[in-house]
Amino acid sequence: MIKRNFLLLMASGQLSREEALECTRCRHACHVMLYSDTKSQLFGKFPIRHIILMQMRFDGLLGFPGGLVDPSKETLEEGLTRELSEELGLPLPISVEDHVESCFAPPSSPPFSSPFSSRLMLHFYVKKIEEEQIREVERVAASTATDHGQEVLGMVRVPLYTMKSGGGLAHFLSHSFIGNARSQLVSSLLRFNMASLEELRKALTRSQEIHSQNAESLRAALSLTGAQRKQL
Ligand SMILES: O=c1[nH]cnc2c1ncn2[C@H]1C[C@H](O)[C@@H](COP(=O)(O)OP(=O)(O)O)O1
Repeated sequence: MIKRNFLLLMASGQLSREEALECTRCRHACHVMLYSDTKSQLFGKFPIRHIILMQMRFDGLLGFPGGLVDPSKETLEEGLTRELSEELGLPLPISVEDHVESCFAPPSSPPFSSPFSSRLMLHFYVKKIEEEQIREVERVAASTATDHGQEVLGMVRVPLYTMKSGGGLAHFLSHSFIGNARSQLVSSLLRFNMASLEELRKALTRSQEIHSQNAESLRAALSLTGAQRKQL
């Protein structure tokens, strides 16, 4: 059983932190999912359960806070802590114990990277903090963080609930994410028991449907710009 799990892990492309650091010719990027538990409810009836922070990046994609780190100059965790102070505006030390997974970035990441740039190794961390700390991060990130309004357009929370209308997690998952950020989110929700396998399967299936509907509405919006051009 252990061997089977190990083989599955290898097939999934996951590397240990140490294995990943052996790639000295790679660029390394570290990102973190910060979360807290909460008892609050949306509209007084949908339990929010956990506050999970992601961000709207400068390129319009959703991702986690973090960035590029040069392991020859600093440890991965020092680099990630430095990136967090720029993006979130306050010290939030990340340690080796918060490391969850490392892997090569998918070939399409980032979307417009040059075929000549060296391979990108992604290191992912998850850190649980208090609800009050999460609220403080949101306040400071939007007011004093140096990257606010530049590299980071805003912090966003991940809705874990599903409303009668279907609104919630499925819509969130249907947005566009940088690199493997969507997989990082989904696997962390499972790993830390924040959503069940069944909930995630349902939400992701619904996300695929929403995606096809979005394609329709994009076609409609595009045809609108065509009509406007003719009028000019
Ligand atoms: O959240 C993420 N999950 C996985 N990969 C990511 C995430 N955010 C970015 N990336 C990839 C793609 C980026 O080009 C590199 C570098 O990250 P970034 O945060 O853009 O780094 P800098 O701010 O430029 O240092 O990682």
